[in-house]
Amino acid sequence: MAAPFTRIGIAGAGAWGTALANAAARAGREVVLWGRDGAAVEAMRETRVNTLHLPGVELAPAVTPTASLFDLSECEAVLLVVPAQASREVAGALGSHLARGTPLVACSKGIERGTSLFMTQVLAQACPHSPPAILSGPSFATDVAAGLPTAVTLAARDGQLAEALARALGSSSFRLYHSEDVRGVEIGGAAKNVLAIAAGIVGGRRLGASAAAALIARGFAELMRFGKAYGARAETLTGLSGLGDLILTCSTAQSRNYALGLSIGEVGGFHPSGRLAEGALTAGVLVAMAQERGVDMPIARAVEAVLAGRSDIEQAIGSLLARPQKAES
Ligand SMILES: NC(=O)C1=CN([C@@H]2O[C@H](COP(=O)(O)OP(=O)(O)OC[C@H]3O[C@@H](n4cnc5c(N)ncnc54)[C@H](OP(=O)(O)O)[C@@H]3O)[C@@H](O)[C@H]2O)C=CC1
Ligand SMILES: O=C(CO)COP(=O)(O)O
Repeated sequence: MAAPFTRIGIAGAGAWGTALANAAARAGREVVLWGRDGAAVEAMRETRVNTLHLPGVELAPAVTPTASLFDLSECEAVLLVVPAQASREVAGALGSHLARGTPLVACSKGIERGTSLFMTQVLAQACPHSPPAILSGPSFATDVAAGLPTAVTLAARDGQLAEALARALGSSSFRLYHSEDVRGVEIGGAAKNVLAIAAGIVGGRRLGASAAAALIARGFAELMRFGKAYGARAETLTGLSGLGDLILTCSTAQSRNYALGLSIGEVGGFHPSGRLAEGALTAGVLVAMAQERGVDMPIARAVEAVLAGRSDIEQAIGSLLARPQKAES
């Protein structure tokens, strides 16, 4: 059966939006790529490269950049690929342009500050006539854009919708698994970014490969506890969007969250670089939500305290090592 999604919209022309636009084109879709910056969009139309966010990658011929949200109105599904904290604003603006029932797929990784809502909850409020879905997993924009093999998960409450979207966007190099566990997929992506900052700090402080492995394993235990408390399925948390993305993001400075931790570890303090690091924005709300449900997340707490300037790195590491010895759980 032919996939029903002929024309895909991408709202957000950053690194990930541009990579996903090319991935959708590779899957045989017509793609409309919206960015808010008219001059940058014009340059993209002329040069066929997103010089600002994804340099060196040519846009596929099937991708049409635009600065007008109206141009997304003919799309049969729209991927929302702006930073998590901007998702409400852009989804709200999109609402009046999309046909009723057009699926809206969150591709950002974070939790909304102020409301403590996960991405699909934000979309459901801001754009109530669109069924929300979530796409997440271990996938760097540069890898996807280069056509390197990548696998992610796409979840929607309606399993048939998730399957149809996954089929429409997938290709031999960009493999999409489908799921109905929306909450599990969005929790993995949000929490791993915070833990990746901790992994970067371990790297920057040169604490060694053994400490790095311990950090990932104990960080994963925190992710599991949080996920279970908020209704995620265990098999999702151990899958691509949970453990898979945690391993990726905690392993390399290709990750902006890990790179932020690395610079904190090396320099000894938090100096914002201007690059998006979603974990720094989600740490506070993640820790508050954990506390609300009695979930112990000492690593996430330590990251939050360092970012907020309440703790220096030696104190944070010391407090983690000084925790009473206990049974592994
Ligand atoms: N990069 C990656 O490898 C991956 C990223 N992600 C997730 O995707 C999301 C986006 O990341 P990424 O694309 O890398 O980030 P970038 O920093 O590359 O791009 C962010 C984009 O969002 C736009 N933007 C920011 N604020 C607004 C707003 N208020 N309204 C409209 N547009 C806005 C920016 O526009 P402008 O240029 O005008 O500022 C820019 O085009 C994040 O949640 C990230 O975690 C997920 C998987 C992989
Ligand atoms: O989510 C990502 C890879 O799966 C990208 O990670 P960063 O945002 O840390 O670069």
